[in-house]
Amino acid sequence: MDIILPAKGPDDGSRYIQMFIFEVKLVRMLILGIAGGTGCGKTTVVNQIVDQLPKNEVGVISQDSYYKDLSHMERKERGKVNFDHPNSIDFDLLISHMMQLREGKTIQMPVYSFVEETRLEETIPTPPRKVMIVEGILVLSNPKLRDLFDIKIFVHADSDERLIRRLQRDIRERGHDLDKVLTRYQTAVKPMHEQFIEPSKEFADIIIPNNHYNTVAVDIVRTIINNKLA
Ligand SMILES: Nc1ncnc2c1ncn2[C@@H]1O[C@H](COP(=O)(O)OP(=O)(O)O)[C@@H](O)[C@H]1O
Ligand SMILES: Nc1ccn([C@@H]2O[C@H](COP(=O)(O)O)[C@@H](O)[C@H]2O)c(=O)n1
Repeated sequence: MDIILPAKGPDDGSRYIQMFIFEVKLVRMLILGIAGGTGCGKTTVVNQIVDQLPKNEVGVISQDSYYKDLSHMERKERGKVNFDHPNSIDFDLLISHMMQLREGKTIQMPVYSFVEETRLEETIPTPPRKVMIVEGILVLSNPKLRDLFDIKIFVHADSDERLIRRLQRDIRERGHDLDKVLTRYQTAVKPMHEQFIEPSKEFADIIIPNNHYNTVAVDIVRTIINNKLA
């Protein structure tokens, strides 16, 4: 259908703007957003949820994959970036990818290297699934992204517990040393957590306490997903 609106231009009162409205068909999809501070156990909870579900029915998108590409910067300069501030994430791309998935399209998900601290050249073709899980520290802090979620979950673990887990993980898996993890924690991770992540908890429908492994909460979320898949 065409809609023709008269334009209010200073130079030409008789001009017309033509707007074409296309119908976009959205696939039926359940989208879960899972947030929480670094080291609270988001990735672990998601893996536990997904583990016992049919592989081709559930897809996972990590906010970490959408760190902005910093390949134009020197390696040393990248290390100074505040990776806990929302500006470090390419939310426009993440939101656009979620919309494309809802339209039934396959996206090219970026690949991020924590060791190189930038995006790699390769991408991963990621098809839409009946259930999509989006996880990351800031996924409930962005209003546009948050609006796409049918269920919003916040995983909570105390800050001392999260720091211990993060230290162990970053040294083991992300190529960081003790000094780097602690400096980053004091200068970026803790202040950004207080400013952006903890306040986003108020948008959650479900809060999962995760100081200890919480199999009951994982079972509940899995049941919700299974109902959708039935
Ligand atoms: N409930 C838990 N109790 C103890 N260790 C945990 C728990 N959940 C996760 N971990 C460990 O803590 C580290 C960080 O967990 P991860 O799932 O990567 O957190 P996040 O994705 O929130 O940063 C990992 O080494 C993981 O094995
Ligand atoms: N190059 C980078 C990029 C990010 N980080 C840290 O990752 C944290 C988020 O990931 P989680 O899996 O822990 O949720 C975030 O707190 C960043 O500081 C990094 O260390 N290096």
